[in-house]
Amino acid sequence: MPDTLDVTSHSFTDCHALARALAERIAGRLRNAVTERGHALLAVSGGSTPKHFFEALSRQTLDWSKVQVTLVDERWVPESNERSNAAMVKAMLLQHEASQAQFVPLYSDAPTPEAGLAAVRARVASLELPFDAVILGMGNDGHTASFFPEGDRLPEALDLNNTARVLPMRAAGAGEPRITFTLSALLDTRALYLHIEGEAKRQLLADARLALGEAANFPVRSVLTQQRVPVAVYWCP
Ligand SMILES: O=C1O[C@H](COP(=O)(O)O)[C@@H](O)[C@H](O)[C@H]1O
Repeated sequence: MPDTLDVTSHSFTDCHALARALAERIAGRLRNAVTERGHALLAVSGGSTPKHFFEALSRQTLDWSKVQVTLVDERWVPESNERSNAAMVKAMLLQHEASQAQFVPLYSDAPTPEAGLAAVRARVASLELPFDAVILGMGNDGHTASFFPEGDRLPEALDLNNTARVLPMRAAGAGEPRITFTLSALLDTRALYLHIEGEAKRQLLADARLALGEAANFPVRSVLTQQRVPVAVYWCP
């Protein structure tokens, strides 16, 4: 086990160059997984950042019928809601070549994530971990997946000894109740990426790495300081 952080940085001049490079990297991993194991498992983030990347990935040629795609976290809203991460994944990623991929959602139509937890747990229990790739994003408040500052179940979600794959999460800054893969589940991956865009997030991540000021307590630090899997940071202005 390494005793230093294993974080590599990949910087691009613009979001389209980043999207192309990350899409090629992920597609390569998915192709290898299909060749070597007959199937592939990918976990992606929601929010606004991944849209160009999803569009680029959706056009990559590979046997998408052997690929399962899930989300690292979800807002507890139906797909008809514009805040639904699933709706964004379906609109931007599960198109073109990738339309044959199997999507595994984290939302059920129960009224709350707590009420829907058993159903979602049963669904994600069928996923054959490790993931082939996990792509995290990061909010301006230093959250990643739905690991929000002041999240009601944040300690449980970040506990590397927690064997639960998913947990509900509620936080003042979250907008709506959430469901999220736990950190230990997300680190059960062959490759881990953190995709961020913009100068503010670059600075925030740098501060989080150095444990400076408020950023010292940001949840994304738990990804940067863990020693289970190297992190590749993809950034553009
Ligand atoms: O709410 C969420 O936000 C983060 C970051 O989103 P962005 O819009 O700033 O890119 C995202 O990674 C997460 O999956 C999502 O649920």
